[in-house]
Amino acid sequence: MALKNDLLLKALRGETVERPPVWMMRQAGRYLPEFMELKKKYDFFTRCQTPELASEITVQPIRRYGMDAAILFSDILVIPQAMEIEVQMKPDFGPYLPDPIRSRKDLDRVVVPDVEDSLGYVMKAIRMTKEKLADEVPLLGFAGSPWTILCYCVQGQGSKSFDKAKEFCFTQPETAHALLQKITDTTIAYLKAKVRAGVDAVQVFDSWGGMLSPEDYEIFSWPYIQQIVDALKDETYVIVFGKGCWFALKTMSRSGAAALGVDWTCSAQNARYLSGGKITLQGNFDPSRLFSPPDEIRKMVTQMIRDFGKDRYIVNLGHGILPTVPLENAQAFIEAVKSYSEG
Ligand SMILES: Cc1c2[nH]c(c1CCC(=O)O)Cc1[nH]c(c(CCC(=O)O)c1C)Cc1[nH]c(c(CCC(=O)O)c1C)Cc1[nH]c(c(C)c1CCC(=O)O)C2
Repeated sequence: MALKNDLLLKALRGETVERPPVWMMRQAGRYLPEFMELKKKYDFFTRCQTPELASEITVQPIRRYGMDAAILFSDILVIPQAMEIEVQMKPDFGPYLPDPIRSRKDLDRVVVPDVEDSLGYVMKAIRMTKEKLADEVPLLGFAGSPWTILCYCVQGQGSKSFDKAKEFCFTQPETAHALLQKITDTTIAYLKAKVRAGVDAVQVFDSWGGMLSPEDYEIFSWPYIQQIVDALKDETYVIVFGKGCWFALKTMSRSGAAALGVDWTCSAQNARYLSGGKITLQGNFDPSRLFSPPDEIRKMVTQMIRDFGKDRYIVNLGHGILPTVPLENAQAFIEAVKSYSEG
């Protein structure tokens, strides 16, 4: 079935549009009161694993704000969980993995699962969400990059430096690469299953790619993302978002990805320059700027569209929306894009 609003797909194909499409990273969950109600009743993984709940949370922001794309409510950490690494989500703390991977012996217990089996609940949530969306807007699927998933598997929790993850890579590179390959194989199978279940495009979140030097990025992160792009690009559109990875934009632009995400530390002009000027870019509003007054947000968004250009561009934040953003400010961000016109 053709989508009623296919602005996002047009931008991913590089077609000319009246105005750019808009969605917000981490738009599902986090800041909406209707989400908070569900959060009170059900713990995190129950929300992820119950297709009725996951699909409901996915469509909540679309109903409220009418973004041009929905992103499935889930988490990047369902992958290590499916690989039989225990993942807990502790309230007011975040992810906690009690048995992190630190040695070859630890690696041996990590499985490459049958994704339809272990992550079948995600595929169910996708099918249910597609029904609820009734072809209004496209649905995005996602996965973490292998490096970003390794960060959690080795560190065992969130971190400002992911020092233990880096130490593991630099002292036991063979084991690190073997882990990265297991994660990559699982992620490819997972994203292919998501495409079969009905997602219209996928985003790879390399949230911690910017923790690596440009040289180490080429060793521990990029080759595995490239494998994912190679495996998926003929089946769907792939968006690669690397937080803090402006230095890799040139490599990324030659990868076969349909679009590249950028954060606010890279200007539109520099991002266009580094990525060669032809590929669709996505970003890059500083999520903290959603605390500015709505009028200022509207002006900044209009300027951001002028800076990137309305074509080959997807309006987004430069990272996930913050949980305490006022609702009317998020609204101003979306409305500024929807009312954008040239001239
Ligand atoms: C690094 C990362 C994670 N998860 C994700 C990333 C990559 C994007 C990014 O860099 O922000 C991706 C993610 N996580 C979640 C989504 C769902 C869709 C969406 O929100 O748009 C997405 C796309 C739900 C979630 N994932 C999590 C929550 C909050 C916990 C809860 O609701 O109980 C939600 C709604 C928990 C989570 N999950 C993760 C962390 C660090 C945390 C705790 C801090 C936080 O709140 O973000 C890992």
